[in-house]
Amino acid sequence: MSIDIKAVTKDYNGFSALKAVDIHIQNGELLALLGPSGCGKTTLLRIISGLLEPSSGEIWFDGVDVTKWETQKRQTAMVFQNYALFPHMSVEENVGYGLKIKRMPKADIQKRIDEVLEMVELSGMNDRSIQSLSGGQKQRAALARALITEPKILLFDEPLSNLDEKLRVAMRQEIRRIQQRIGITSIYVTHDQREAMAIADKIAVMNHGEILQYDRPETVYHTPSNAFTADFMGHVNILQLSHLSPATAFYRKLMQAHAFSGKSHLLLPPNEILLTDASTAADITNTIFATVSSRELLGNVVRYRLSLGETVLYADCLYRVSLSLYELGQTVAIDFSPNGIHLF
Ligand SMILES: Nc1ncnc2c1ncn2[C@@H]1O[C@H](COP(=O)(O)OP(=O)(O)OP(=O)(O)O)[C@@H](O)[C@H]1O
Repeated sequence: MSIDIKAVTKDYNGFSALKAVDIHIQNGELLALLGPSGCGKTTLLRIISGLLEPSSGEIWFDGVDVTKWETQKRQTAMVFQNYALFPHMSVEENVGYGLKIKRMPKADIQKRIDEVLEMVELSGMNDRSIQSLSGGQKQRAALARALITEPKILLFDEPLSNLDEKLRVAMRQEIRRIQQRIGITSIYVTHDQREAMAIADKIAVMNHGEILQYDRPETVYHTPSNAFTADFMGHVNILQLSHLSPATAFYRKLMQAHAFSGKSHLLLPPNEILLTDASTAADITNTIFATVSSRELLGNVVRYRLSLGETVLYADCLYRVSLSLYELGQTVAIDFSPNGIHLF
């Protein structure tokens, strides 16, 4: 089912939580709604599910205006961070609850329970109490309970925030696998940019109730359209063009490669920067010199903090046992390919 969010706003007593949000999600796509705490992610999810009315704007499913439809009719299902499971019930009772209240025949319910438990790899856990499950198993049970009613749309509200890092990575792959297998249109709220990139067909970056960029994960990551997105996607080396000093070799090199007009920032990822020993530089006038002001070992990469006068840049070098590291205070020469720069 496709979703169209058309100029949706939400005001809470004069506070504007959503400001004219427009998004189109194709049938079967998973959209990650990515943004910091308080940016309006949950508000938007609740409006899509029908739990909350927008102040203005419309929600369309498959070309039909559902803005006035009540929650049940919309056939969405939510998966929450805190699982929202009934603690005193067994796995089976929790998962089958949605069908029981629809008064479906017992035998049919049992069949569906077993099907969805298999789908989330909880087969045979029917009679276990919810309290006895691990965090990951609870989230699987919550997902099974959402899937059993055969919703047309799945809405995930930070589903993995309560799990430790390793389990989060495993569970997000699991959610993606199940989502693709069923081909269900999904919206996945998260404030973790790695989770969004790993799981989504499209990412919508939100801040202060506005969608700042909406595109494929690789596009949002490699070519952010604004400084907030660049920063939120985890980038360093986001430089404001007006803060660069024109009388430097660095600036000349940037100018040769790119037209600055209409742009305010540049992004030069640390892995695009090549460092060499300054003493080997042949063309002194055009060499970009920098001083190592700190360094950090990040697993197989060494991240150097470099000072180029007022400008600070980070450069990543692959760590090899056979290579010696640059020392603090050492002068190095930096180079980069013009293609490695993104201006916005
Ligand atoms: N019922 C309400 N009355 C007034 N303000 C509200 C209400 N619900 C939400 N807000 C405000 O609207 C803004 C968006 O809230 P929302 O819960 O959608 O954010 P979020 O992005 O989901 O945040 P988080 O990641 O912390 O859950 C916040 O500033 C919040 O304080």
